Amino acid sequence: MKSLLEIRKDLHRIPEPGFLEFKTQRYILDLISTLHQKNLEVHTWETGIFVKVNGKNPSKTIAYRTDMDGLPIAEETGYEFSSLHDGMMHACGHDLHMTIAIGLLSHFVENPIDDNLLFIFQPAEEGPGGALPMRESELFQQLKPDMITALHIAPEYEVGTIAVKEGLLFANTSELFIDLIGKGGHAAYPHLSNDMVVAASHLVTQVQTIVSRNIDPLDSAVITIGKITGGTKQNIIAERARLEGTIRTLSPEAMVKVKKRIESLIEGISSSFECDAVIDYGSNYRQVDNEPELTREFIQFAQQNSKVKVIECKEAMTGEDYGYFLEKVPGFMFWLGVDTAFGLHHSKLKPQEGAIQYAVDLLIQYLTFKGKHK
Ligand SMILES: CC(=O)N[C@@H](CCC[C@H](N)C(=O)O)C(=O)O
Repeated sequence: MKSLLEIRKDLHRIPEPGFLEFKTQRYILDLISTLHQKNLEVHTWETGIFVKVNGKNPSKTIAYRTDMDGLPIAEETGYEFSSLHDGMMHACGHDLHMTIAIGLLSHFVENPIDDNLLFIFQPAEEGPGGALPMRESELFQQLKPDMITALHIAPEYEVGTIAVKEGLLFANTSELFIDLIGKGGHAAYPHLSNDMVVAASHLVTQVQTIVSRNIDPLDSAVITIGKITGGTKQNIIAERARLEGTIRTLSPEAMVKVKKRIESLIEGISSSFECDAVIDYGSNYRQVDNEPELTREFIQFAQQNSKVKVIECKEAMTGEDYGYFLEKVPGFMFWLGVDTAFGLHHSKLKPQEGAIQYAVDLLIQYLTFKGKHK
């Protein structure tokens, strides 16, 4: 098999949108076909893959999950192995997550442990969300793991550092799409039109008051409008405008409240600007809730390793549909330090590649420990 660094480069070149990870799936299946097949069961699910490594004397199944999709970002890293797909980039580390899974898989195929291992290559983490339908699939019910682990790269920590906490790690999320529909017309006759650029501008500003005025300051929420589109030409009054964003909350209750407030602000805009409004919440992710006992055991395990710096971190407003796996299967997620100046979802994100082998080594030790019968 190629080296893990080469595999990461190959995967980095072919970022694909959620549920369109055809090349990525093919690439991983081809790699898997070069491994010893004796202990392996391979199943495809949509553009994802389940790979089971049968244990020597199994009493349980331990899963490791990786996401697979890229983001619609035009890459600016300057890598010689930059994305070959225009306007798409692995800017959230899924190329590293997959490479780490492949490193673990190739190790455990040669060195099976007592228990079964299940590698879950999950599509569409960035949206619309592959974890929930994958978890609900018949295949998952058959292969159902007894515990699950996953990691996410963290630009802010050095290589050699992991960050984790018991309980809530990542927020509840909901996508947000709002269409405003008014009446277009000539730029010189505003009184004969309902201008949706002006209505959208008011709405963006009003939405900013929800976090500061409606959410308990000791709870937390984020509302980000990441994209606005509207109108057709500089001298035509815009008939339509569209806002696209995301809502993040630490508690499910705050999510309900934010949505209620957005809906009443939209009603106000609709009545004051005499326009129609359509709201769509797209995909919603459940919070990532780390199971306390397993997380504490993992922290203690990692702390015994002199090569690992363990930070007990705070929760983050990032979202992860991995939360849906954790809803049904006990387990945890942790941050893996990759020490890079640009953050997640940035066109210049350049994770330190040394983190790959570091994570593989740590997880080999941990999974061997968890899957060994005492
Ligand atoms: C780790 C990470 O960055 N995850 C994404 C998940 C996206 C959820 C959904 N598409 C949304 O935008 O609400 C994140 O943006 O946190």
